[in-house]
Amino acid sequence: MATTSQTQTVMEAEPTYTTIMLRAGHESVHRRVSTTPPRDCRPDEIPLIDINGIYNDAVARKKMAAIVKHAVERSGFFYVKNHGIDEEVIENARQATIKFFEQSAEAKNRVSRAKSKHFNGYSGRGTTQISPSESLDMKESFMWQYDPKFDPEQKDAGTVPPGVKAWLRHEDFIWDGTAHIPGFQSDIITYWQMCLKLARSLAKVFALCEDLPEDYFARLTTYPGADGVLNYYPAALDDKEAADDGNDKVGIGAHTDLQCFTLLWQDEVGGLQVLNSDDEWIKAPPVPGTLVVNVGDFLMRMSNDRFKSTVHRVYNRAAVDRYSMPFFFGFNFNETCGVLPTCVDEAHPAKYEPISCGEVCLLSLRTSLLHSIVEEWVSDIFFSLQWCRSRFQASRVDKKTGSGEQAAAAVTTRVLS
Ligand SMILES: O=C(O)CCC(=O)C(=O)O
Ligand SMILES: [Fe+2]
Repeated sequence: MATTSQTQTVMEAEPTYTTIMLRAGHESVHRRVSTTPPRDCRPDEIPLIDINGIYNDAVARKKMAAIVKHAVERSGFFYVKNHGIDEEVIENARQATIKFFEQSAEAKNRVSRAKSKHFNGYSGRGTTQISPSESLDMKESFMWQYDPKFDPEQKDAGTVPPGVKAWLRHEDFIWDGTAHIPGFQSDIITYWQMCLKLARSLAKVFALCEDLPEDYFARLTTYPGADGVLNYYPAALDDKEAADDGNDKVGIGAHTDLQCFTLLWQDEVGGLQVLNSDDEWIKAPPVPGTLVVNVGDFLMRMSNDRFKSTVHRVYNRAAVDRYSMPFFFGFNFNETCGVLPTCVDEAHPAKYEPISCGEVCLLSLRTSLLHSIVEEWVSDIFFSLQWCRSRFQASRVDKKTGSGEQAAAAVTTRVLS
């Protein structure tokens, strides 16, 4: 019997792209991005890795290194479970975070970042713009930096080497100005201490990923970059805003993290998006009991671009507030580091000159600060100039190396040709 074919020819729509701009050191780079709405990530894109045994089992660390290596050479992002940070510690820090942001603007501004010499403290909604081609960042944040007196590996204040001291960026006014919130400092610092302990153990795993002895980074993490941040992303204003995918109010715009790697606790609301190597935004939804780990620019440099520092951003489209607590881990700010010996050979010469984590952070933070101070029109001119310039640097625009590009451009003057 003759049948009519029920097969329908599905015409796949050609993906369309736009271009976004990313800050990288003291310049900006372009990145092609699909306009297709974000979809959930697949487990092969952002895997969930069990790190049980990371603190005390060298064999387990070796095994997890093989899996971590696979993830960081591809998306640069993975989830970890059995990470050893107690749920109670996380819950206490979350409650402390909510209490802080619930305060009046006046109370929060007592610890304003404007009073800091080093970017510590509170920054309000719309006071930063991490991506020049997206909106102001619609989040509020509270930030603090490594302080040896809180280090769980006890440090004697009298023995901090002068080279290290020159790079320490902690300030007590943020704790003095929050002392009225019961338990705030101790809950936040306890969480930070557990992140620091986990990060030092993960640094061993990253060394193994690079075919180095697991303690290779130990001397670089005695007084490390260990920035704690509390983020508050207010609920979408109304249904229209929540539903409108074209709305450009980003929680934190597209960026890469600066240091070696980031540990991120995010609540159950969702909103984190990661730019994959096909230039599509994929969602990294909350997974209970896990932290998200992602590689930063500095580790990418040291790995000669083997490990990917991947672009990400946050939109809170939900009708409820979102909170997150990232922890940014880097090497001692005074230590100048070159590309790792296991990441260079005749076919792959070092792409970068040695630099310290401290210098990289300073450059980038200064650039962001400049942009938060100057008016929007300056940003527009900057964007236009960069766009014109990009027409003459087609190779950079066309290159589809994904996240690598902006890290490669970071601190351009230092990049080897
Ligand atoms: O809030 C988040 O989920 C991510 C925040 C982030 O990417 C950052 O602070 O660098
Ligand atoms: Fe980030």
